[in-house]
Amino acid sequence: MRAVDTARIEQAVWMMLEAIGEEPDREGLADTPARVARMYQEMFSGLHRDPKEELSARFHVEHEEVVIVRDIPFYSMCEHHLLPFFGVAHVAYLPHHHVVTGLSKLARLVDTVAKKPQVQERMTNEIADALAEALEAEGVLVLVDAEHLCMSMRGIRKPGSRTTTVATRGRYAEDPRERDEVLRLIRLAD
Ligand SMILES: Nc1nc2c(ncn2[C@@H]2O[C@H](COP(=O)(O)OP(=O)(O)OP(=O)(O)O)[C@@H](O)[C@H]2O)c(=O)[nH]1
Ligand SMILES: [Zn+2]
Repeated sequence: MRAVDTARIEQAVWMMLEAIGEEPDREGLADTPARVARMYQEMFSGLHRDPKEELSARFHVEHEEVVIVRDIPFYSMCEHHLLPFFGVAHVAYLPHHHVVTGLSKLARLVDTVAKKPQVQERMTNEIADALAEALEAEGVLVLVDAEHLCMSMRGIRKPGSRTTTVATRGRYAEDPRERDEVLRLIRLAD
């Protein structure tokens, strides 16, 4: 895994502060470039990682039906403005030959795809692809519901607007009735 170049982030943040007319050396800002570099290290830790590796825990359970983990909170960064978008992901899969993964691994998968410059559609699809490939799941449905700060705090300024994206694979892509049943189960929480 390639590490984030913290020294260059520090330089860049210092220059950005100067460029907006600030005094980067004043007391309150003196540690900001290093702080932002540490923060970016954490926020972009999913870059250059294979999301499928989060699903390494695989085991057999006598279970024939869908597994759904709802309301997995996430924070990501929109790649257009480098502002956060955040919300919840709902992840559903239909195991193949009783092969399941640990429940926490689904949340780890969401975190990994969220922690890099992203757009919501790609994030949704990357979660679905990882499940379809690593578990060879019979069906996958991922629903992501998020607010984008680039739409709330600037530009069009529509706080509270939410974006929903769905990705389906396998049986949930092929059979609308099966897909609707999973969507119904996901919405039980609402
Ligand atoms: N499809 C999609 N668009 C996104 C996402 N995050 C941000 N955007 C949009 O990316 C677009 C970038 O448009 P541009 O016209 O290049 O940028 P801009 O001038 O800052 O646009 P405004 O936000 O409309 O002010 C905007 O419409 C954003 O709302 C995302 O996850 N998915
Ligand atoms: Zn944006």
